Amino acid sequence: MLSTENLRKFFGGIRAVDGVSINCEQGKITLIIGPNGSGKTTLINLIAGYYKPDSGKVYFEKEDITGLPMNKIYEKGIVRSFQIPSLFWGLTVLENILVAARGNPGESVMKGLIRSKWINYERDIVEKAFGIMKDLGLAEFWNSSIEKLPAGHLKLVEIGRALMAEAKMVILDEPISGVSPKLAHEIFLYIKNLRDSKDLTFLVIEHRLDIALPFADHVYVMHEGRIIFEGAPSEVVRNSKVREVYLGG
Ligand SMILES: Nc1ncnc2c1ncn2[C@@H]1O[C@H](COP(=O)(O)OP(=O)(O)OP(=O)(O)O)[C@@H](O)[C@H]1O
Repeated sequence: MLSTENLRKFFGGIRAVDGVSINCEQGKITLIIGPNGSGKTTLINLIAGYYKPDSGKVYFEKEDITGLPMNKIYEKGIVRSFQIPSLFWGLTVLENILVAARGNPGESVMKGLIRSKWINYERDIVEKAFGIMKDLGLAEFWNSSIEKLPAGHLKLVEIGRALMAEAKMVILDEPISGVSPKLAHEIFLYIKNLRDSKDLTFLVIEHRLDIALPFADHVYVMHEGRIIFEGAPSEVVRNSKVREVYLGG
């Protein structure tokens, strides 16, 4: 569904991403791991249009999307989360999810004046938002202000926003950082359920291998801007190169 070909991004002398080619299959969870500073965030910033690559290509559903601006890539159906959740503070969980809905006819100046043009749409998206919150275990928090939620639930709201935006592919930057092991496990269970029930495609960056690995379909390991291993989750910890750079031998 998504692939990169020989992507490169240097910051001065730092080779943040240095010739990276990956492949994310439709309906699968692709996991990228690697030590701090290995280039994982830069790679997803290149995919999501936050940075333009120095060279190389990004393809989504066979279309060349290299260097497109973030909003265009979002319109194609690639939705990303950030290490620090980027939500609307002061709004409730429901409102945060509703804001991500696409195509509200009420946003048009003319149609906005005519209630019948948008009222059904508004009813539908509220219903859809409640369905999403139920799927993500957020229903009981629907009216809570975002700042009152624990860190793990904020990550779930971000996933909820991606679902509301009809994402085809969701890119998650450390979805369980700062989250208790129990909730971290639950978050990955929700991700797995969404993969299975909605055929959603995930690209996930994560540090905590113990929790993330059992849920991955395919794993890439990055080190100093390059992919040093690609394979099944069961092979990762047995690989000597990975043990050396990532697990300390
Ligand atoms: N905007 C930038 N300007 C200069 N250097 C940068 C910039 N962004 C990243 N880097 C450098 O590029 C390298 C890769 O950083 P990146 O954040 O992509 O790694 P990472 O694997 O995501 O690390 P972490 O797990 O700590 O988030 C690092 O050496 C980092 O300092």
